[in-house]
Amino acid sequence: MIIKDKLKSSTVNEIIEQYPYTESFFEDQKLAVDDQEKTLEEIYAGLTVEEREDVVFDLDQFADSLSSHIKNMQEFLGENDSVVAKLSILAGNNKDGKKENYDKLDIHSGEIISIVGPTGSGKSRLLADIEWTAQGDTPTERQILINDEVPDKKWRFTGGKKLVAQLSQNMNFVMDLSVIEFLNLHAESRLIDNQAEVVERIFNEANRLAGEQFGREAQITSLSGGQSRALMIADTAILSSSPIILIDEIENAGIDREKALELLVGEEKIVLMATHDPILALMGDKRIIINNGGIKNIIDTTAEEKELMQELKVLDKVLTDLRNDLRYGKNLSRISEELAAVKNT
Ligand SMILES: Nc1ncnc2c1ncn2[C@@H]1O[C@H](COP(=O)(O)OP(=O)(O)OP(=O)(O)O)[C@@H](O)[C@H]1O
Repeated sequence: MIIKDKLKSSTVNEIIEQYPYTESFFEDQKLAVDDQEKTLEEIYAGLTVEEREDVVFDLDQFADSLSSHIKNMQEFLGENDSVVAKLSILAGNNKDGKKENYDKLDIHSGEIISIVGPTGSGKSRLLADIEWTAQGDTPTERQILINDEVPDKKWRFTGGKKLVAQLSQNMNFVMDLSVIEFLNLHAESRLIDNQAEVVERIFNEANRLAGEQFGREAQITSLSGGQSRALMIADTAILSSSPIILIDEIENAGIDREKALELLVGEEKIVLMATHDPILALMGDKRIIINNGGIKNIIDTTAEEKELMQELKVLDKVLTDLRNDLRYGKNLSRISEELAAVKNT
């Protein structure tokens, strides 16, 4: 909360120090500030009638527009948000109009939740309900709460800051920019302090995720599908201020899925992903089972399943190696030999 009276009794230096973006506000307002050590009240008291005519006449109004400027900037920068510690999904109805098989699901920051179910069962619909912060106004009639409260409607509309960032299979760049130009442009729009450092980190992380490396000067339109997704995931994890990430099927994305998830949850975000892939599903702390448009069950990933995941990773590596051998024109050997080779490495 920005208290207007506090602004009035603060010196210009104090205000700029706390809210650096107000410097341009003072310039735009043509407020004659000869001494930045004076408070706004003192400055206003010293203005002649002519000088007052050049700026907002009344100190109260000036403090009002200064505080709304600060509020807008904080929102834009994602500074003003109460942290999303908890996202709750309250039960709605399945496709037959029957109540779902649970009452309330609480998801906490840093948790990964996978969503599984047959084709057409309603996985994407659930992600869409969260993105829309549904309040009984979608086909499922589910309700979404943030920190146990009905979220502000502003979350529904794209602004500088969104509640939810979406990552999907189809991500294409349309701008003609190099990787570094694109990252700098995005970082500039977020007005972060340590831009060069952040851009470098995103670039490095994206390359860690991508199957094939790409350079700083590569044109983003020329990146492969996997490289674009790697770039978008690293960019979303590090630069996006959205506390919730929704992922719709990244299985065939040609990226290191495990590293991608680690990067996303490392930033204390809530991650929900719809998937048909057992490795991805077991990476979740819980999985939501969807059937016929409704949540049928919510299962905690067991210790045994986490162990099984290690075996699945071996299988996955075998398949990846086979794919690569195929691509590079090699003859494929028996899988049992492949499996043994991986196990021995
Ligand atoms: N509870 C519901 N009530 C009414 N319609 C629903 C409900 N849940 C889902 N639907 C609708 O069913 C259709 C299929 O759902 P959706 O696309 O979410 O499935 P999916 O599980 O993501 O499928 P896929 O695995 O093929 O991507 C959509 O049109 C969706 O709006």
